[in-house]
Amino acid sequence: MIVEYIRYRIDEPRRAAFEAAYARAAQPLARAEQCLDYELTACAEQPGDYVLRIRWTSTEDHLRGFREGPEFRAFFTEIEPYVGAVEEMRHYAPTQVAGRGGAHPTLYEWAGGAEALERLFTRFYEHVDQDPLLAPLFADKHPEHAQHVAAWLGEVFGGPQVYSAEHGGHRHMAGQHLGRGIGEQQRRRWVNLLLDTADEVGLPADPEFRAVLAYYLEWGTRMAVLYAGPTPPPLPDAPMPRWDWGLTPPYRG
Ligand code: HEM
Repeated sequence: MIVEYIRYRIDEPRRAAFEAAYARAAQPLARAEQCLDYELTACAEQPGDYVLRIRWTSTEDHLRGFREGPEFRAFFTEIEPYVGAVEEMRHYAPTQVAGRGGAHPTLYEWAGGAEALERLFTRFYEHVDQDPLLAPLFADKHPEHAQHVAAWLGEVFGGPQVYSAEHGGHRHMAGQHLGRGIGEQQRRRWVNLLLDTADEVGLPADPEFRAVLAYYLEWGTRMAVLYAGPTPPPLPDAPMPRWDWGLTPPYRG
């Protein structure tokens, strides 16, 4: 994902037409598969300064996919009269620093931090070792596998960047699943067992946290199956995934 910022300075007489043109241009933008979302904001302190933020799937997708694709003509026709008023038009990569505001704790903090996640995965892999469907897959696992997976989830849930600093990050993790031939039954057992273990070790059971945990586990295990399968996707060069509260901010009683 990449964020494009376009800054405009628009003279007073043209502002209403500019905003109307963008309202029309937003329609082809919304239809473009490369566009994740967009927002046009007007400066409160300096009337006439505008910032358009567009999240694209990638810079390449924007510059080739969108600009050479079917929606570009209708988009550009609307905004072309304002090209001369552009003051900046550049792409910015996301960093690990991102929040939702509202003083929300991270999922990592809410879960109970490193200690709670290590407790979860230590107990989980004890169960895995006894499970006829899963044990063979993990027979030769690294002696600190549970701690590594706890570090992974901690970072994904907004905790310290231990997995990317010490264990090889996203690419290494995905690569660990290559060629393992994980089946759907094994995937489902992995999820069920982890959720049961979350109950057993007393991870927070509130609906908001558990909804995000289940959302992440569905995504993560299905990705593991894809990497483990006969035609895995390319290993990601992307930063670690980052999960957040999404549509269900923490329950405040
Ligand atoms: C959300 C889902 C998953 C997460 C977060 C996850 C996480 C990880 C991580 C972080 C590693 C690398 C550990 C290291 O750096 O040493 C790993 C390896 C591995 N994973 Fe997963 N995994 C997931 C799903 C699955 C599933 C569904 C299976 C099989 C049913 C599986 C089987 C394995 C195996 C066999 C390894 C190699 C273990 C070793 O040799 O040490 N994973 N996983």
